[in-house]
Amino acid sequence: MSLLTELVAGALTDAEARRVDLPLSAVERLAAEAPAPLDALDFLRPADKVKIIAEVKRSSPSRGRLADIPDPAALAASYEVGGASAISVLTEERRFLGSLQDLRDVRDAVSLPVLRKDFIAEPYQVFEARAAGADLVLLIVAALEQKQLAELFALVSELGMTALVETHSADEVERALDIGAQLVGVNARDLATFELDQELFGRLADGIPGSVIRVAESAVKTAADVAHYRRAGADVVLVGEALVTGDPVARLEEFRNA
Ligand SMILES: O=P(O)(O)OC[C@@H](O)[C@@H](O)c1c[nH]c2ccccc12
Repeated sequence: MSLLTELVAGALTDAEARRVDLPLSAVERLAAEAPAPLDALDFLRPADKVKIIAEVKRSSPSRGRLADIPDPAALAASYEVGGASAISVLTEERRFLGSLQDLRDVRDAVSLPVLRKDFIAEPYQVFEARAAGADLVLLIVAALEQKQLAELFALVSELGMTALVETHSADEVERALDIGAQLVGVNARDLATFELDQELFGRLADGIPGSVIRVAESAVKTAADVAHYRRAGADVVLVGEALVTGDPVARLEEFRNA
């Protein structure tokens, strides 16, 4: 089984367990009752300076333990102070050590859009995201059949949220554009092999129309990496490790001025 398949299977098993206590009808009701989502596209629209999605990330299968993050709300608040345009919260429990509770805590602490970063493959997880206060949901093209991708994308949009549609090849970019994605990410990390390719964004960016917001994901360690992505056409960069392992406010300021 590939790592991505394993991550999706794990996320679905965990969602199934939560569903015992909170059935679909209940989570749908909570989603409907949650305060209205923010329009993330408004926050991420291209500007003079690069925009940053700052990630709350404790651990990853490729990098292992990065930071304890006892107080995700405090970290997210410092991201807002540092000038982030949105906050990404890893909610995957097994390999990234996140949770939906982290997302709720972050939601209450910031006035920025919040992304549920997880391995989403079922409507239940999308309703959960909305119920927890998410404004954005990650959809990974490589993890989904096209029909499933289109259906999840439609649900995310119907609930007033924005999908960040993650790609890793020209073919996947095509699939993202086919469903009408307005926010397309290119992940430098191959989720099947862990390999990083910082040049991938530049190779794929030309195939993404200017009306679509382009997000470079992963492999930002320094301001030079941000400048590299910026030159290659990134409107937004998504940064995790570099922010949880350093002074987040100082790093965000450096990155925003790259
Ligand atoms: O820590 P980094 O290299 O700055 O990467 C952040 C983010 O891009 C990465 O966490 C990520 C991108 N796509 C994902 C999908 C699932 C989990 C994690 C990810």
